[in-house]
Amino acid sequence: MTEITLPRPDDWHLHLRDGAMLKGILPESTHHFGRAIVMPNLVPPVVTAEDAAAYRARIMAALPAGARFTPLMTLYLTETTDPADLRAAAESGLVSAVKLYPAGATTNSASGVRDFDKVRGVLEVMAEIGLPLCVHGEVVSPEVDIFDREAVFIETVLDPIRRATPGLRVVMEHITTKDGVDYARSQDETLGATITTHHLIINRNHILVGGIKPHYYCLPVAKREHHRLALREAATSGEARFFLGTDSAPHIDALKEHACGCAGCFTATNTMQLLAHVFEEDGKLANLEAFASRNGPAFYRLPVNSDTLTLIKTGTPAQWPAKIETGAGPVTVFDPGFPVYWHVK
Ligand SMILES: NC(=O)N[C@@H](CC(=O)O)C(=O)O
Ligand SMILES: [Zn+2]
Ligand SMILES: [Zn+2]
Repeated sequence: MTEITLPRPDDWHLHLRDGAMLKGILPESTHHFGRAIVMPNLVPPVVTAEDAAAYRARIMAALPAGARFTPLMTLYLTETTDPADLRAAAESGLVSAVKLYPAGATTNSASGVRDFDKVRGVLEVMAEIGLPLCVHGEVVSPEVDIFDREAVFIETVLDPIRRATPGLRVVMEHITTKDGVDYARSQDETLGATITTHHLIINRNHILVGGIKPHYYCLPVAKREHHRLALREAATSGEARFFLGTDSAPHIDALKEHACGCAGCFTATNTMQLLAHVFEEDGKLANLEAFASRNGPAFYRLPVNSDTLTLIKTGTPAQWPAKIETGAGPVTVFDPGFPVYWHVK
């Protein structure tokens, strides 16, 4: 039996949704995680300080009894975001980051940014006050192949924004390519990158070989195996710039198993068990603490959680429900496709 105790981990990229879905899936995150950066891509999106305060209150009201969990709120950047509202939301501590979705890039991103010149003023305020910009890094031009959209975004959008806004603190969310890993490593400490659990486990074959597997479809879509291996090496390296953002993104089964299936993998339930497996497999179990518990708070300038989480490896495979039943409908839990012997104590 092997056992490892970490400061309680946090999830630096999480979709909690709203209403009956929120109520149903929130315990899956509060079981293991102390805090989460909560994505603002609701319909309608969380754009103003007032929206964020109301959403935060709905999350707090949905918390299971006794849960110790802090939602860290984000604002959805639009071309009409008011810099003064954003500054006040950050300075009051209500908001921990701002999220940039290129319009049309992913689930509920229609209100995102089309013309980056229109958000220049907001980005300058963010650079001044040190508020991180979390970026969904994919271009949306129809002529760019979906497997190239991250690499093209880095070159044509992200790097120019960073050069135009010195000091802006940016998180490359859910990186999926070696290009993302290499770019993160080429920059200073104002740039961080989150990596999901599922992108450490699946490549594009898992989605497409032997029949289409809708529960492995997410955005950015999983890439070739050499990209997955680059993500594994980065996540398990212990380097401060890389930290856990599960991007756990629940959709009901009826919308995943559909002729036009929604993008998103639901990993809140089993992420910590899967990460222990991955890090041990790569001989880097000692770096799980950096990735899941320390690097994120350091980037967000928050203390490391003072309570702990213990993972134990036994001879029996871990069990988790295949689906979480929510008031909105069932949500399938990510299936790694191999047995996992790590359990959360
Ligand atoms: N990752 C996904 O595939 N989906 C996310 C949106 C996102 O994070 O891009 C969602 O909200 O469903
Ligand atoms: Zn995204
Ligand atoms: Zn996401």
